[in-house]
Amino acid sequence: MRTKTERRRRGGQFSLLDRFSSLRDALNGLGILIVEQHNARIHLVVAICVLALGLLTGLNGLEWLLIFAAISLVWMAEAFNSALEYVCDAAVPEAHELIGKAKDVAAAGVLICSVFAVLVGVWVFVPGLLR
Ligand SMILES: Nc1ncnc2c1ncn2[C@@H]1O[C@H](COP(=O)(O)OP(=O)(O)OP(=O)(O)O)[C@@H](O)[C@H]1O
Repeated sequence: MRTKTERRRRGGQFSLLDRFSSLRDALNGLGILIVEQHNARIHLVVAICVLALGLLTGLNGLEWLLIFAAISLVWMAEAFNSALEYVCDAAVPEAHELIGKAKDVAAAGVLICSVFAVLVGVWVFVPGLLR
């Protein structure tokens, strides 16, 4: 059976079934992230706690927007970081200086987003500190 990418390359037509299959693939990726990546599990617990705190304290629209933006950014960075790790390990299983650099730079992306998320958390939940 051909993959969606192969069908598209051969000029295959738009298919609603393929689009649903893409959604299933993305949800499968989310599952892999949570099951296999320990950092993602920490992000999940923190996100649940932050959302619960937001519900308890009654945030306004802007505060919710910032919280969701921060959570989404961290998850996006973690997803790309993990995807890059899988590709690196598949392409170059042995130790290589550039693979080490690639993984460290991708991890830096997660760190940058996490620092932003912490700042948002402080701005939203500790009003006296940053505003
Ligand atoms: N193939 C490799 N060649 C050279 N260095 C590597 C290689 N794989 C990993 N490293 C180095 O080891 C570090 C840890 O990588 P590893 O893949 O073991 O953990 P990780 O999955 O990045 O950790 P985390 O779960 O914290 O994201 C990397 O940041 C990189 O510096």
